[in-house]
Amino acid sequence: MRGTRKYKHVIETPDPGKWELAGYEETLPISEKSNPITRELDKADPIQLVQLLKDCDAEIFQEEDDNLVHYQRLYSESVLRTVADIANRVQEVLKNPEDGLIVLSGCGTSGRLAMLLANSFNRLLKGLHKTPCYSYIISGGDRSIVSSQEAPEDNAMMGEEELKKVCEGKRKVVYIGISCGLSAPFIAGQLDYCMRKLDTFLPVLVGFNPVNMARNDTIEGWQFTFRKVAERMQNLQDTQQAFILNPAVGPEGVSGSSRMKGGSATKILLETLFLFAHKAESNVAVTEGCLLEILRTYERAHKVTYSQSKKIAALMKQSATSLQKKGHLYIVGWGTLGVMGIMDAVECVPTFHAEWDDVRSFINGGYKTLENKEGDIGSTGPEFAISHEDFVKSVLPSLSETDTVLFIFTLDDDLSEVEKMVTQVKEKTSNVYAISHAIAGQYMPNSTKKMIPNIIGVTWPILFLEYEGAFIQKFQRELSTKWILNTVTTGAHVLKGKIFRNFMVDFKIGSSKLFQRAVTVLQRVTGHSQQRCTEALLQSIYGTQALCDQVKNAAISKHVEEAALKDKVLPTAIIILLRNCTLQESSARLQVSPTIRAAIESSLNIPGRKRGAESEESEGRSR
Ligand SMILES: C[C@](O)(c1cnc(-c2ccc(S(=O)(=O)c3ccc(N)nc3)s2)c(Cl)c1)C(F)(F)F
Repeated sequence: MRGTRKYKHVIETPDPGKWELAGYEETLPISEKSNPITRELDKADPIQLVQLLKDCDAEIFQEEDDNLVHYQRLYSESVLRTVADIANRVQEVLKNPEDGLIVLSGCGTSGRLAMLLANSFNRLLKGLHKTPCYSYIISGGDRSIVSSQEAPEDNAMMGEEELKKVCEGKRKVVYIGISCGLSAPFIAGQLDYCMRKLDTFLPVLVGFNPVNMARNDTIEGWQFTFRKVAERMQNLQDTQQAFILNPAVGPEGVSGSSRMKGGSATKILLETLFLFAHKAESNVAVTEGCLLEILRTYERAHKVTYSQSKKIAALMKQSATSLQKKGHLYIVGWGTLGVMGIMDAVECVPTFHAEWDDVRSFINGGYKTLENKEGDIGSTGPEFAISHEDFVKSVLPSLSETDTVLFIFTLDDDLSEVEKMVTQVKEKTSNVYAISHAIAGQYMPNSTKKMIPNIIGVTWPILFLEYEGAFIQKFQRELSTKWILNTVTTGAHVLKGKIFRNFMVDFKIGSSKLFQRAVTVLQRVTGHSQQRCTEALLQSIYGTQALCDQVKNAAISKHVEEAALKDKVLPTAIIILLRNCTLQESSARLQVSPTIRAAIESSLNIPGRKRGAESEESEGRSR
């Protein structure tokens, strides 16, 4: 039953699934629940995959439903009011940029988005001949932008040290810590530091769980849990000494994969907030209506993007074919659309345990276009080579028909450059695709159109919103590209058998959160106890059947360190539990199975197997 909707919406979001019901997976935080929409994601074909992930993305814009649990949503009064309150404080810094700073901070995708947002709004300021006053922090430093570094997110003290460095000499700092699950110790350490220096800092926490679902397990070497820090923030919110922006956007299409809805909602929320602050700064009368107008442009972006669903599905299918044949998906992008490409490619490593070059992305101008603080770090290693020149030099020579190349550009980019690269690529592979963005009235030249066989052409209505309007166009294109890439690479890995139901079943256990996720996935898939699941996981991590007390009692950080050296840790533990077999037998079975999912499916139906809640439902299921 749809609740009363306060605003007219651009897109029809699906009727609320069950996740809003109080009892649905009630012990799990929203960010970690399994979304009912994608319960059978692993059985969907490309067209169905696009539809399911589109419906999950649409939940970002869904309003509170009075008939379901009361979670505040993006359009809730409380959220809009908090956005406006924070925007007013940002405005104060914009008025005194000399000793002020707006710093965005995050781990993984949240850190990459922190960089993208800081650069976007510094560019907006420079366009107005004003002093740039945005900066960013990403856990693990700039290398994390182009190469996934999961472990630094667990270090609260490192978070504090990085924040001190960036804010040295600043008197007024708006600190925005982004942690989609309200879980990253790196962010908790920074929030705690801000709350000890409220004369200088205004701490803002951005995430997508209620505070009572913030992570509550102890942080190694630190005194508080994330939830304790979030509760302190909540107490300070009453006197506007801190703010928490945490609308529920619904569980991810792939459980826990916050790079998707969490990343998109972060971009939507913070771009809206900063645009609002800049309008107010330029003394434009800004009201709640203005906030709604900006949010509606993002809803329109969802509708415009997914109007290309058929072509998105075709690109997903082709990408899956390349990956299944041990080929590659190469993304060659221009401008900040190239940044979206780099973000998505990097995320495939921790999310799907992909090789660093399974999905690889390149950007015109390399690190100059990325605008990262540490400049050109291309010499750090092969995965840090991101320019078009790197693509031509190190990829093009060995490009083959097993590979797929996706070009991403706008009709304002240098199309002669695009045509030149397409020509070189077509000598090696016919699997050439493009995502192109145009404004109504702009048309792709025939010369370009004729040479690219598969084009996802996204056309945007002209926005009459004076100077900021150009930025909203850019933001819409970036989000649209993110949605398409997230859908394509997620779908490709589903089709590659990396997902069971809507759980990732083969990810790198690179942080304490991922260790917890692995244990919980084991419980849900096999129905065994937490203790038995932890034991099997440790057997798989340490490669030994018998676990000594030293291993059993070691800190999670030790398990994470050891797991980083191993392959297929989680799948091996799943088979050990489903078949009650040895480590060796489990590894052997995985070796001969065409996919991880197939190995799980065939192990679910063995006679006399212990049944658990989830696995009973999935018994006898086949794709
Ligand atoms: C969806 C699923 O039930 C599931 C996955 N991961 C998890 C978790 C992953 C990580 C954690 S956690 O690091 O302890 C955490 C993370 C965030 C948060 N707010 N609270 C706790 S729980 C859970 Cl609780 C359920 C499944 F099926 F994947 F196991």
